[in-house]
Amino acid sequence: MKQLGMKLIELLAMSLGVDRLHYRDLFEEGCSIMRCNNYPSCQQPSLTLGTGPHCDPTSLTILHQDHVGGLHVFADNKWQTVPPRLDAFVVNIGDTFTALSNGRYKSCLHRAVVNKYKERKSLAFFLCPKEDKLVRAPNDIVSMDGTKHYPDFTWSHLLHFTQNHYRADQATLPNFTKWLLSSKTTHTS
Ligand SMILES: O=C(O)CCC(=O)C(=O)O
Ligand SMILES: [Fe+2]
Repeated sequence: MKQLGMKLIELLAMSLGVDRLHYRDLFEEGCSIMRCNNYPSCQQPSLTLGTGPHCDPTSLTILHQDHVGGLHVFADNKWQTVPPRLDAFVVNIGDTFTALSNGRYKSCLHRAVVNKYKERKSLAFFLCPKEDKLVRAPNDIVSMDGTKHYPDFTWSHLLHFTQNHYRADQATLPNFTKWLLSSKTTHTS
C-alpha cells in the first residue's frame, strides 16, 4: 500500500510540474495508518451517520469498501454515492496534500452512511508525511501562484490538532491554520 501511495504521489508531483521525486523524502519514512471501519446495520439509519462529513487530514487515502456501499462524496454541490467495486480502490486527496500543492489539489469532503439491513466494512490506508518534516508547497508552485496559501507546519502538529483540539470536518485545514498562527503569536508575544 505504501508503495502504491508513493507512486501516486509521484504522479501528483508530475501533474504539478515539479520533479517526480519532489515529495519522496517527506513520505518515505512517514508512519502511515491503516484503519478498518466496521459499520453495524442500524434500525433508523436516517438518524445517524457511520462517519460524519470530513476531509481526511492525512495526505492521500487509498480506500477499499466492501460490496455493501455507503461512501458518499460531496461533489457538484450534492452528496453522491460512490458505488462499491471490489476490484477498485477509491483514492482521496487529504488536507496535507492540499497544503503541499498550495491549494491546487483540494481535499475531498466525504462521509459514510449506514443502512437497515447489512453490516458494512471498509479498509482505509492513509499516507502520512514523516512527523517532524516541514509540510510546505514547492517554491516553484508558490512563485507561479504568487501567494503561499498555507503556513509551514509538520504532520505531527496537524495530527495533534485533530486528536486533541478538533474533530476532522470540512474545515479542518483553515481552522488548523488559524490555530497554528494564533499559537505562534501566543508563543512569541
Ligand atoms: O467507510 C468509508 O467508506 C469511509 C471511511 C473514512 O472516510 C475514513 O476512514 O476516513
Ligand atoms: Fe475519511
